[in-house]
Amino acid sequence: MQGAARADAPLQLDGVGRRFGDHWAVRDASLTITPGESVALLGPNGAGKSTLVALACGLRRPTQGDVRLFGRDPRRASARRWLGVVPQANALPEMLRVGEVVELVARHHRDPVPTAELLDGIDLAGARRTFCGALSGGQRRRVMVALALVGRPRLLVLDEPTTGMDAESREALWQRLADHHAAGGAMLLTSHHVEEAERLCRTAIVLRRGTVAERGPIAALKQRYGTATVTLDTPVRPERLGDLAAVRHAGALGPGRVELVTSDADETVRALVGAGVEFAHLQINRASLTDVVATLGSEES
Ligand SMILES: Nc1ncnc2c1ncn2[C@@H]1O[C@H](COP(=O)(O)OP(=O)(O)OP(=O)(O)O)[C@@H](O)[C@H]1O
Repeated sequence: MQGAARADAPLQLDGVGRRFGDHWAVRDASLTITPGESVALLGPNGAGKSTLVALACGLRRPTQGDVRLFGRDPRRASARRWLGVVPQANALPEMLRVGEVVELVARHHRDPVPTAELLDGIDLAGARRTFCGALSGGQRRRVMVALALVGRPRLLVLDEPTTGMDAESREALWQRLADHHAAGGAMLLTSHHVEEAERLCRTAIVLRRGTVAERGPIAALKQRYGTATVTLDTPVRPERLGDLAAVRHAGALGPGRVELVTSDADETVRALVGAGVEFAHLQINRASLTDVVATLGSEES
């Protein structure tokens, strides 16, 4: 994901920063997205995700460092030839119909996806003749995605793409994005929806106050920074379980109910069985990506 300049990399950032007045929104960020790679850009509000996306797409000029989109400066139109972007805000001409907007953008591409096929793929076929001004929030979002996909991009940059979408539309969109990936397309996704990040990306970068706090395969990050809990009813005194895992919420959950905090729930259950601890109503909550972002993104970490 990181390394020497790669001419074939859809996106490469080297030591990139952006300052607004005295405030560095992004500082010394480096990342590479290789062909076909999908990367989730995560972090709490204000961590710098949208600023980094804007730098990647040439919408903002870096204060420091170098951004390369397909080996070129992203502020040049030719660099953006294979880029599809869904920005955080929806900007659509209210007085045009959905099909008209899509066709307008399609005319800028050599081999656009046919409008009917495109709209059908993201659950928008029925809205082709609807004026953009009359669309719901979730429909607007889907039109933005259609505009990003119409030119068959090799890199999709998506800033919170499913905001406002219902479960069915989100599922249709995820499927469409999975097709993009299966066809060899790369992706940079920012999302507060961890299920979305895990569904679409194998790798994550976590930002904290504008800097890269951590990066790596999502599974490895969860193992390293996530915490799992094992909750059980047991007649054994909580102090006696302290050797097996950290005990939390003993007593507060009700008489005899204990919560153990662990990095490996399976190992803790094996240890309980191995130690002959009597238990019932075992409940396991596995480490989540939400924990990872909370841990790495917090001011204290
Ligand atoms: N145009 C701007 N002028 C001044 N400060 C800005 C500007 N754009 C962003 N910032 C600041 O830069 C920091 C990073 O903002 P950014 O929008 O990139 O974060 P984010 O991670 O995308 O947040 P969110 O999850 O809320 O979308 C914030 O402190 C924000 O206030």
